[in-house]
Amino acid sequence: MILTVTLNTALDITYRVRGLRPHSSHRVTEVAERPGGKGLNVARVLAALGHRVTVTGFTGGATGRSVQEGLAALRGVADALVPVAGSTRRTIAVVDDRTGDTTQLNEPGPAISPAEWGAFQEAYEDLLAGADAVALCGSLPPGVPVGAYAGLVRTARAAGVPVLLDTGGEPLRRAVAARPDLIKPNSEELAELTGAHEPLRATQDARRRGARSVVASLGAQGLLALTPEGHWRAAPPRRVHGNPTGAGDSVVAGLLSGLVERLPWPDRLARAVALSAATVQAPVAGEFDRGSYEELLGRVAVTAEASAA
Ligand SMILES: O=P(O)(O)OC[C@@]1(O)O[C@H](CO)[C@@H](O)[C@@H]1O
Repeated sequence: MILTVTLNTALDITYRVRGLRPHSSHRVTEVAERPGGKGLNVARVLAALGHRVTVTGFTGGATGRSVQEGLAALRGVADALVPVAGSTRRTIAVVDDRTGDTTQLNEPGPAISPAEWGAFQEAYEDLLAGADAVALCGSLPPGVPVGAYAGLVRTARAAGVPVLLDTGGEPLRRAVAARPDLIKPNSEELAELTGAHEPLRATQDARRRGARSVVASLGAQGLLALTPEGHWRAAPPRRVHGNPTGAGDSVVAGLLSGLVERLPWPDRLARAVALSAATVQAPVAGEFDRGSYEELLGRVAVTAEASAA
């Protein structure tokens, strides 16, 4: 079983509009609602690839019930969310049909009490006992300590479960020092963590800070991976257009599935790039266009990176 942790779960709402203009009102042409927050998107992609996944994090209120109803309808995803008094947040992606650009509005999430945080940590330790790998994904809701991910990384390592981390800012900085197996920052998160703006340098620096492997997502240029087994770049064969929300979560799903299937790194990276591009071509986060995934998979260019230290 693969465990994904989404402390700040969300009801993801995707609106499509014909031309988004600030200071004006819009007619929404299409609305989609899905269970969201990064780890839930990762779980949906993993389940579509045939993996057994358990999701944990917090759930509360009417939005939390909608998220759980959405999860119940999915094959291969077990719900181990921990109930809280507050309400699960909504995150809104507005897709402009004219330009293809997406604007994201993310609510902060419910306030988590110390007792709720304690209950989560107990549940997490129990779930790790049955996990082949764990992914810690997304922002922290108010009330959860900024060092939360550092603690969750240490617990996973103590349990001997490989841990992948996908977050940013201070929670990332603290957790990297706890030596996660893998982090997947984007360019901005990497620059914020290291102060370096050149991706190769920043990725090397992130490893020196404690991450065993770093896979940096560089948008349309694909991935840069520095690992103890080797260093690679992986790029899609062409630029894809669509809704990029959740593309990073599909990278995480590709890397995690490759890890538990013990694929060689170049195959993991090819899968992650193809899934990510196929997610951009799907209308909502956490889904991917299977036809384009299969078509892209064999055409991702994975090249060894000679200059990495
Ligand atoms: O606010 P966070 O936790 O950083 O990100 C939440 C979120 O924007 O990320 C996903 C895309 O990666 C969306 O589905 C989701 O709602």
